[in-house]
Amino acid sequence: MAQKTLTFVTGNIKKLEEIKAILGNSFPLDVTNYKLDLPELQGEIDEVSIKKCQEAARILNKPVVVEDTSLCFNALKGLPGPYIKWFLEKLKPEGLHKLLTGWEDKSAEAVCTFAYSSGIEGDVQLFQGKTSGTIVYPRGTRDFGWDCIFQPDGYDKTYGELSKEEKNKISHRYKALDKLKTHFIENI
Ligand SMILES: O=c1nc[nH]c2c1ncn2[C@H]1C[C@H](O)[C@@H](COP(=O)(O)OP(=O)(O)OP(=O)(O)O)O1
Ligand SMILES: [Mg+2]
Repeated sequence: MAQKTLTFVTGNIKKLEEIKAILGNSFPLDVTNYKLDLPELQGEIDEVSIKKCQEAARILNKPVVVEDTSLCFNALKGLPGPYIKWFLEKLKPEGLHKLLTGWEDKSAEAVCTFAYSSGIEGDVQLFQGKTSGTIVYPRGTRDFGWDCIFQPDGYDKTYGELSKEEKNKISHRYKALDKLKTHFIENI
């Protein structure tokens, strides 16, 4: 049976702001949030998201959505990937840019994965969005993660230089949310 309220579990206020801005009034369910910094097990992107969602569903004991964001450097075979949070915390945007000094290939992919659990144990569905870009020396606002070093393909501005409206039209998060939205519109 469809649920009337969907609970997004995240410890990141900037993510939540974007999720709310992107969904706007066009989402068929009420969206609430629960602030919790969930433990994240190591693994490939899908695996990390599935485990994170199962943990959230277990703790809250109801239908939940979590989101996990990866930044994958192609020259580094997809690393830092789901570990970007810790790399960013230690190296800062400058250090992340510097990581690619030895490589000509500066291309990267921003990957956003929403994971939904109906609350039934083990049941998780994934909705993923990817945006390709280039890692550049930091430019623009630093108010959200690695926005200042990610320049999406086809643009001469980083996510940090684009307006929120512009970022939210092309971002990894927008693309993933679009799939999640379609799923709930079709299955409500
Ligand atoms: O659009 C974005 N633009 C720039 N930076 C971003 C974006 N989205 C996430 N980020 C940062 C936050 C964190 O440093 C890492 C993802 O880690 P991630 O585990 O998904 O986020 P989190 O721990 O802050 O929140 P949560 O409680 O939902 O797990 O990349
Ligand atoms: Mg996290």
